[in-house]
Amino acid sequence: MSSQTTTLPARPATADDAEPAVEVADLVKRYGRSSRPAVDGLSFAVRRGEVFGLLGPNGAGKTTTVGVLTTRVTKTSGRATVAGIDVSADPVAARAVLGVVPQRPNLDRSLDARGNLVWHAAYHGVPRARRRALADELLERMGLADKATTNPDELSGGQAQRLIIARGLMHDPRVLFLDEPSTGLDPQARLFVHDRVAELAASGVTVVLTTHDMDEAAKLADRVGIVDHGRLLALDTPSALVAALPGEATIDLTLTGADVATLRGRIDAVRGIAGVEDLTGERPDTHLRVRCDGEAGAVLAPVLGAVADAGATVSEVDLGEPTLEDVFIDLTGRGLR
Ligand SMILES: Nc1ncnc2c1ncn2[C@@H]1O[C@H](COP(=O)(O)OP(=O)(O)OP(=O)(O)O)[C@@H](O)[C@H]1O
Repeated sequence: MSSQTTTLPARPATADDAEPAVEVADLVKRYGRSSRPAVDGLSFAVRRGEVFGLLGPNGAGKTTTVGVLTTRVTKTSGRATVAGIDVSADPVAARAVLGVVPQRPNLDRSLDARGNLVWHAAYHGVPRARRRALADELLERMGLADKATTNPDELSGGQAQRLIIARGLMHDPRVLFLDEPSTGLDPQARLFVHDRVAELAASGVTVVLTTHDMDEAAKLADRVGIVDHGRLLALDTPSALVAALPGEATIDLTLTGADVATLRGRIDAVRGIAGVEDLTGERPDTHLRVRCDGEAGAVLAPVLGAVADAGATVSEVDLGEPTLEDVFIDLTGRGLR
């Protein structure tokens, strides 16, 4: 894979810089007769040039929110704007200023890589004389210069994803929506996509990405909105979200042989413990995450003592620092996955 990077020119400041690039207010989406809305009163605003991450587990309503913003899904109520344009009132104008990188690859297999880009540009009214040069420029930028005449079926997952990003940029959008941009990509392809996202933001394109990957959100996003059951639970910079958590370090314990409620009670009673979460999920072993007020090493011995007193056998101990996953656990009592 090619790893060249090109610096994009920054957009000149304009009068509408103070206006949010994306705004969602009391957005509700209810599919059919479903009793529970997929999006349940969501409100947030994204600044121009920002990388904004919507982080939440499967089914949280992220794709639906992006679907409304990109005019693919009809809202039930509320308001959604992109670059100041109401997406429901004027979907054609909205589509002219936004780009979409959908969760599922939807390249046209009857066209080669360049053909996909040129067709998209034609659809968006880019003058014929510009289309091919623009396509070649974006293929180059996405490390696909040698794939111009390749059929999408013959591209790797990472290459196809980069082609979809290139396609989303062909009409020079002001806001790019990326739905789970690196799901299914290998680490190298993922890194390449991450670099391109950072580069786009530096050039003034606003990026809204959805992910259930907390590392991706923490790395790429200037601010993160945490969503669950169609509702926004928290919104801030990744570091501020983590800093607001009680506890400075974590101890992950995998164990067997004792009642979880008893274990949690015993560990919670240890001096210097900020909280204990049960992350057992579907595994046979019990998995507890212990949050410590200070360094984990300082409380490790009494915590292991409390576990032994409860009659449990520990098979694994991991010391770490709180992450966005802990923010999610703190808010919902569940893990992200
Ligand atoms: N076309 C649809 N018809 C009916 N229900 C839908 C449709 N699309 C999504 N849903 C439901 O709406 C809820 C939110 O789904 P959505 O895809 O927006 O979540 P998500 O956070 O993007 O999840 P994922 O990370 O799995 O994509 C889920 O309960 C889902 O089953």
